[in-house]
Amino acid sequence: MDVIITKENLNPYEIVKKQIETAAAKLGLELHIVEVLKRPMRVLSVSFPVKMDDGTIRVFEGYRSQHNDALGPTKGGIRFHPDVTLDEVKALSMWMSFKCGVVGLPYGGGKGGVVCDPRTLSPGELERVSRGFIEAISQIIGPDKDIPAPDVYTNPQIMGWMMDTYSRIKQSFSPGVITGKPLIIGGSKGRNEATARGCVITIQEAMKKLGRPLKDATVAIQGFGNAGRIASRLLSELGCKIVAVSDSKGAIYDPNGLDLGKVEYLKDHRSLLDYGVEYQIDPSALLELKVDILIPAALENAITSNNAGRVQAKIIAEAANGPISPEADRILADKNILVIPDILANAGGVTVSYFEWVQNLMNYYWSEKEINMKLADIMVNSFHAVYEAAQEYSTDLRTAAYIISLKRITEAMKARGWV
Ligand SMILES: NC(=O)C1=CN([C@@H]2O[C@H](COP(=O)(O)OP(=O)(O)OC[C@H]3O[C@@H](n4cnc5c(N)ncnc54)[C@H](O)[C@@H]3O)[C@@H](O)[C@H]2O)C=CC1
Ligand SMILES: O=C(O)CCC(=O)C(=O)O
Repeated sequence: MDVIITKENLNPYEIVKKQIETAAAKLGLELHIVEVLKRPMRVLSVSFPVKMDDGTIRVFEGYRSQHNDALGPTKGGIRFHPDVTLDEVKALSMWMSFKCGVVGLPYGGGKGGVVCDPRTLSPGELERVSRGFIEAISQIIGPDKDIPAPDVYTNPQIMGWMMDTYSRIKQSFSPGVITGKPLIIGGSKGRNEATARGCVITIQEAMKKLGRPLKDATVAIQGFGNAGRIASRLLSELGCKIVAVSDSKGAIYDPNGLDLGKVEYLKDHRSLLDYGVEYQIDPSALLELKVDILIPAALENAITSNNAGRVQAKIIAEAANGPISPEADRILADKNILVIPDILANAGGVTVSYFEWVQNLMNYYWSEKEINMKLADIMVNSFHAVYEAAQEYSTDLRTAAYIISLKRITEAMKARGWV
């Protein structure tokens, strides 16, 4: 079979600029405002030495990008991945701005990344990389400046080390500098599940709009980490049939529904692929399965012009950031596939991070029930606001979500006299 090479520019920074331009044109936004929003206001590139277990010193590189702080301090996760690039981190920080805008949080967007593969680091090395990075960016973060959080291959323990490092530098206990922490040091109940929970709420609302029942709906999920794994659990509790999941090692598929208990056990103790050789499929085939709901929950550019034509799902909920390219968006729209865009679908994570930060600032903590109710309220209202904006502007949900955000950020910039 011939391999078709995409001609699209899949650089995430170019993609987010295109998305901004598309929404700004629909909204009739002044060009100078678009120019301000097409670049991050501040980017810090760092390198720092880390002593490895064998006594050698390795130099790690990382970035922190702060896109726009008109609405409040910047906020967004830190990614540890070998493929991290400056352009990717810039794009991720911009998506964070529009995400916070669409769900109405008093934040701008930030994001960080360290070029490393945590799967090859010992626990001690991972801790030293985490502490080294936060020390390197400590001057530009803070509870009222820029508040990091977890992202790909980072977790609550890493957030704990980072909070501790920052608190030592400031010589003051500063839980509000970072979210996604372990509960015992100021983490929030519900944060671990929040990204998936928010995503599932948007899927529930979208299915209602399409008049389709969730019960027995078939689901394929790419990526079985914080977002994908918990989404599979929550959707299965709602009666959906999870037929396929994948991680960085491969994909498994059972048209009759996977045994999720077994899948989770294998993920924790062995490998998803041990589910059985007869269930293994090519990871790219997972995206093309005939399912009701497809959830890309891994990395950017999972669906591009190369494979969008073969996607058969009815709804795609972008738990990941940037999994669908602009060209793929057009192809999916032509096929009448409803895409719930990342800046809405995965906004549950930053929403509960906001709750965590508020609790840290108050030093008063809410119950999980309270958190989940507040989250549901924001996600349902935001979904409907985006859906209605899509109708008002005759556009897709992504552009509609950007329009809502662009309006908020622009209003804040004008109120502050910037533009
Ligand atoms: N953790 C959070 O709160 C939030 C995460 N996101 C986004 O969700 C996506 C996933 O993040 P997390 O679940 O937090 O990361 P994670 O580190 O918990 O899990 C990532 C998962 O993706 C898998 N993966 C990596 N490369 C893959 C590939 N090529 N094909 C299939 N699977 C692959 C890994 O094996 C792992 O199962 C990212 O795009 C992230 O930016 C978005 C909002 C919030
Ligand atoms: O929880 C947060 O502050 C941000 C999470 C994140 O990185 C994201 O939404 O992409």
